Amino acid sequence: MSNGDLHYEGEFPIVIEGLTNAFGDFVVHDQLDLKVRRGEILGVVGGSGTGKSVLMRAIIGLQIPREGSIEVFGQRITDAEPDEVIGVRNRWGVLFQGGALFSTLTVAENVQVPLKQFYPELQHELLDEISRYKVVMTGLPADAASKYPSELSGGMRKRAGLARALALDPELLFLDEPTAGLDPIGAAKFDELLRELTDTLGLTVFLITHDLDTLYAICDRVAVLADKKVIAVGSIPELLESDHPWIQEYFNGPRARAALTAKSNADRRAKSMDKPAGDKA
Ligand SMILES: Nc1ncnc2c1ncn2[C@@H]1O[C@H](COP(=O)(O)OP(=O)(O)OP(=O)(O)O)[C@@H](O)[C@H]1O
Repeated sequence: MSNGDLHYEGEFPIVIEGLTNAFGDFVVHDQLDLKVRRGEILGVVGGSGTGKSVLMRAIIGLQIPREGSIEVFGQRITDAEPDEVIGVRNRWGVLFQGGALFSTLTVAENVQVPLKQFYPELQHELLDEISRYKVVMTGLPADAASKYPSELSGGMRKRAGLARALALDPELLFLDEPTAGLDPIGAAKFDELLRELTDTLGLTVFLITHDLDTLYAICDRVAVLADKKVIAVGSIPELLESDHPWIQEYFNGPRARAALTAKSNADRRAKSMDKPAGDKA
């Protein structure tokens, strides 16, 4: 399944220029630009309705833009015919808001959906083996593979959705609010898993989230959507230098300060655990 020899070597696996998305007269994005760096977790934030999901849908070809260009792995996907981009589409995985698992399929069968779609020649035994491997990789117990989504907790369903998103060994992962609805401990565990998988598998991640803890804990950079554009992109300290009112309110508000304190405490705990025994001063 690996795209080994195809692995993208460029600096920006996603390049968006002059993107305009609209529904009738309602313009969601107006001349939006964004570049996503290889190997980063890019958090995408913005007020409700600013077009985060529409942006993700445009990148994966589910929303036809009115204007502009989107390149993924150096290939222009806007205006391309579906069969021209098939070699790009099997290099990304998507976890939609809510998980969007097929309720009538087991977790393993859900994971096999993209495998069967892109590799119809795969034998049953191999499909079983790959799906079991993906399930365990996302921290689910092996017996979760034969369960139906309704038999899983919310956090387990998210992991199952992630297992399906990873089915094709993607280089690029799109996640739409993956920790929404999880309790803070479950959300923190999911964040940890995502950071670990990103680093070990060399993924690039486009992560839509409202979760400030996630932004502080695992995102390398954050892109802010407002005024129909990406108004800023950078690390959180870089964003704090912006005087845009939404950015100031979002990253300087009480919830952001609490998230920052939580992150500092977690870093301090991790550091003290790294110290050799007897060196806890
Ligand atoms: N298929 C559609 N037809 C018409 N309008 C749409 C459609 N899809 C999205 N929109 C509108 O586009 C705007 C952006 O929607 P989108 O779902 O991208 O927002 P969002 O930033 O992801 O919001 P949230 O944080 O609440 O999930 C919204 O006003 C939404 O109503």
